[in-house]
Amino acid sequence: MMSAPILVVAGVLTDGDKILITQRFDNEGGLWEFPGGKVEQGESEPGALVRELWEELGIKVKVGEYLTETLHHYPAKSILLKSYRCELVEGDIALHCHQAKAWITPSESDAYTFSDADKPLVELLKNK
Ligand SMILES: Nc1nc2c([nH]c(=O)n2[C@@H]2O[C@H](COP(=O)(O)OP(=O)(O)OP(=O)(O)O)[C@@H](O)[C@H]2O)c(=O)[nH]1
Repeated sequence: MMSAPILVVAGVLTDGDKILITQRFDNEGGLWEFPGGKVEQGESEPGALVRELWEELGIKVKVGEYLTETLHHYPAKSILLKSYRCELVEGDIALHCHQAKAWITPSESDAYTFSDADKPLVELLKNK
């Protein structure tokens, strides 16, 4: 039986026409994604994003527009990925959990290999 999907939030940190993408370490697949992570019990989705972007990047963010959700089945698990725009409020980005970051316009995203669950979000951002 398929277990319930894991709720994951992704933050699209936006600065003008650029968005921030982050790359997992090679031993975690080396794919590009958006900073974020699992929503913990009792946490709101924006609350989880504020916590995750603080833990992963050392920045304080304001969570803005809800973007989309994608239910994706990986071989070992299913995730429900929900995305929100975020705006930097305070701090300088430091990479605590990723090997690289890039500020790109969505039109440049074809040069990066994203996690499968992120592909619909990336397409949506190209058309926004
Ligand atoms: N953060 C994030 N995770 C994503 C994205 N797309 C995607 O498939 N995932 C998957 O969703 C899951 C989120 O896990 P995570 O490791 O980021 O979350 P977390 O920080 O709460 O994890 P932890 O259990 O290691 O503390 C991972 O399996 C990750 O590969 C994305 O854009 N951002």
